[in-house]
Amino acid sequence: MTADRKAGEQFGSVFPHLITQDLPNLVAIKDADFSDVDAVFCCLPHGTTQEIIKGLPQQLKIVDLSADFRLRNINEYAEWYGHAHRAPELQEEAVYGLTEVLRDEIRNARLVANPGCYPTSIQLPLVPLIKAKLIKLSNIIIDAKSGVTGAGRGAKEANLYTEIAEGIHAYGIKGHRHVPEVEQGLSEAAESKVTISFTPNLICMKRGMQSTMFVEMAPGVTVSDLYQHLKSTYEGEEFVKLLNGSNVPHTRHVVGSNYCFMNVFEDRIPGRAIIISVIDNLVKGASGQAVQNLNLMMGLPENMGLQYQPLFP
Ligand SMILES: NC(=O)C1=CN([C@@H]2O[C@H](COP(=O)(O)OP(=O)(O)OC[C@H]3O[C@@H](n4cnc5c(N)ncnc54)[C@H](OP(=O)(O)O)[C@@H]3O)[C@@H](O)[C@H]2O)C=CC1
Ligand SMILES: CC(=O)N[C@@H](CCC(=O)OP(=O)(O)O)C(=O)O
Repeated sequence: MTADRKAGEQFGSVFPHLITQDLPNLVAIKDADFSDVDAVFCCLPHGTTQEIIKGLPQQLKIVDLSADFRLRNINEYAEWYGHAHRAPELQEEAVYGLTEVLRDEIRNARLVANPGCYPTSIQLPLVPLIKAKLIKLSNIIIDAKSGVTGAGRGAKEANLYTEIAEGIHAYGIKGHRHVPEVEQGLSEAAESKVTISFTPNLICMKRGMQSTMFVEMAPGVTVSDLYQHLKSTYEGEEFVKLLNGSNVPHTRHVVGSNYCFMNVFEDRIPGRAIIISVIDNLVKGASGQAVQNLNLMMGLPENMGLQYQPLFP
């Protein structure tokens, strides 16, 4: 475990819930001993992995949780992240880590770009439907809501309890940096350019994320066709579940787990459907999917370390 400002501190003082574990003190990256390390998770602010990665041993397998290697087009990266990409050659090597969609590529990768939380919750339902040409590529509208942990642990006035308690507000309305990430995945599935309308919302809960997707079905396609296709796509998957009948996905039913629950509903407007997916933004939307990816890269059982059930209530 490395740190920056907290380097040198005891593990249990930084993460008091793990005080019973006999873990070494946090160290600065420059002082870390990589001699006996096979793989690392980089959980650094955007732009930082690009800097430190060149100083890491070449043979290390890396799952990067930041956005540094998610966008294949480095010009698009520069546009959304405000600086030129600092490791374009590694960007070419990186594999996008949406596990259920790109499993074979991830298995053989050295560097995996773990997806963002919103893009995970959106692409898991939409990529199979687009690949099967069951929905139209225009008029995809997504309304998403995230718990506050999505903003990280850094103190920001806008995220103080008194600013957000018992409320919800939209942000990133003019454009959120997850838009190009989602459009990249959907466009690859469609083999043509897909654009989306996307509005994220900050909701006063610690963990959890819901994406509600309003789509137009291809001519002759029914909601039952969408349901059956998602059902068969995710039939054997341990972590992606299509709920039965009219059961509505709740964030409360996935929090603390690596599950994505989803379902498909009729819209009142003929020809349209509403798809809802939920994840824990910190697990399937971040660290759980990262562990799933590293398991694949290391040839371990994909569910290793992830077989725990959601915390309820
Ligand atoms: N929160 C979420 O829902 C999701 C987050 N992510 C991504 O995961 C990453 C981490 O997120 P999160 O844990 O929430 O962020 P935090 O801001 O809470 O943590 C950032 C960590 O990086 C360390 N750090 C900061 N600057 C440096 C540096 N220059 N060199 C070395 N270490 C540094 C910090 O150490 P110290 O505290 O000691 O300074 C801290 O441990 C981000 O890239 C984020 O985009 C991905 C998906 C979901
Ligand atoms: C609530 C909140 O602020 N959420 C973050 C997304 C967090 C996340 O998981 O995405 P990254 O991995 O790309 O950081 C945001 O909107 O920027």
